[in-house]
Amino acid sequence: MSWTDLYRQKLVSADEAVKVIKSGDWVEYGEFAGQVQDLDKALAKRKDELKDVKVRAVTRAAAIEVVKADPTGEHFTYVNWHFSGLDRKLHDQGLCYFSPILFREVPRYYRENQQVDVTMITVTPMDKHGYFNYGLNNAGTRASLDKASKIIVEVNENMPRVLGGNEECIHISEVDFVVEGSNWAIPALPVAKISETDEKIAKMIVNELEDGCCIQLGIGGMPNAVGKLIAQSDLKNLGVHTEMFVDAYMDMYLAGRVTGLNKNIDKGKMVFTFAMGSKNLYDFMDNNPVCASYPVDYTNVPHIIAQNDKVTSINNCIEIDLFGQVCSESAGIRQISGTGGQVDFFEGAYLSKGGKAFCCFTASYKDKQGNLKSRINPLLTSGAIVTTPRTVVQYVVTENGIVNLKGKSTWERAEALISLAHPDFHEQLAKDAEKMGIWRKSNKK
Ligand SMILES: CC(=O)SCCNC(=O)CCNC(=O)[C@H](O)C(C)(C)COP(=O)(O)OP(=O)(O)OC[C@H]1O[C@@H](n2cnc3c(N)ncnc32)[C@H](O)[C@@H]1OP(=O)(O)O
Ligand SMILES: CCCC(=O)O
Repeated sequence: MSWTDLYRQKLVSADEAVKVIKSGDWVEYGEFAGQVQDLDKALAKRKDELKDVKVRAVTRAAAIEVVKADPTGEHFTYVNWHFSGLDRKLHDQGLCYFSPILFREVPRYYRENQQVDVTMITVTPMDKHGYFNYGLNNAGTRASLDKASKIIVEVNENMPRVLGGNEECIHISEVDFVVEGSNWAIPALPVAKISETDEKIAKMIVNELEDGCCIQLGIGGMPNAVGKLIAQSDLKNLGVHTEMFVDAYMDMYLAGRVTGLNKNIDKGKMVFTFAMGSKNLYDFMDNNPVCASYPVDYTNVPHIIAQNDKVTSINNCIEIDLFGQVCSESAGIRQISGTGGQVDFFEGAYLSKGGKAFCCFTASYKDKQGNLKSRINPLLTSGAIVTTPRTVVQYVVTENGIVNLKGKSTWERAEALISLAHPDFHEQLAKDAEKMGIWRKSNKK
């Protein structure tokens, strides 16, 4: 039988495909901007027939119909590895649960710990060899497919065909059902606003970069600002080995900053595990051999990251305490995002020859009532999650400077971190450090 005949045999409507889901099942929705949408709508319609179906996703970029259909949570429970703005709002309303992860470990969680009954992913149309490409997402996809009892693919003609790397496609012979979807537009990431302070911080970081270094930019506005400035710099022969591929890498490449020629692994390739950005980015990635998609247990493993020299990791955080503990994922007990790959890349960059890991953020922010708040605090806000332990943190950057915490005592850390704080908070922070017993006696005079 030809691959096309097999395809026709497995082709069903979304309503037909989701009939395979039973009460009590765990259902995977795929990842990031490529999560299924037509299958989600079809599953939502089955609400009254089903009980206790768990749906798992990561950083959902489009509305989720099963949650809308069942605000009671009696029929569907929505679980997520890393919150988008949409997920965060659902969580605030008690409609979404969080699963803490070290991103590099996700494939192993699937293989060893997770129940997976049905995996549903969005794919490109099948090629002449019988393969569907996963497009923008790779991360834990293969592991969740391997563990699933049933596999449904939702074909979307708008999904770019993104080359591997490794583990970037699935063959028709492995699939149970094919659904030709409505070809919804792939969600694009809103363009993050770059403030003057972001730009000041970005300039300081760009001054620390060297020709030939290998870049990783974290999620959020600040790392994106750094990327935009790198594109406008005169840095040469940069490499890219990252977790998330965003517009800034395309800008750097098109500006001639990136050649990847100094990389020791994946020479000449921009390596990542998922992508989210503009429609332009998705067009750039389509069939582009300079882009290489890999699973996250390759991109995010510190000893693999460290095989490239001068790895420079640039990530953002929410707050830091005077011990140097970093919270990047919660505001007190309110879950904002997740650990994601922050620890993976901070460790990987530090292990790399000449590598540097930067944790960058504005020294202060205005809360929703307009009050000025410090992001450098004696202790983390009660309930805040430690994303990166103090032992792992290397460079800390605000608009007031850069410090390196590696090897520093508690009083040296307190002094260094206070020097980065907004001037309005210096005096109080020093008093607090003294009360906490991490202020040098000679500074008390
Ligand atoms: C992706 C890679 O390549 S690997 C590693 C990167 N991954 C990580 O670093 C994971 C953790 N980091 C993150 O999730 C992000 O970088 C963040 C959350 C720190 C910043 O992301 P941004 O998108 O720039 O955050 P943004 O400023 O839009 O704020 C997001 C939310 O946090 C809230 N927030 C931000 N800072 C604070 C703060 N200090 N106190 C309270 N709330 C805060 C904002 O109000 C907003 O909430 P809202 O949507 O209800 O208004
Ligand atoms: C889980 C992916 C997002 C991140 O690492 O921040």
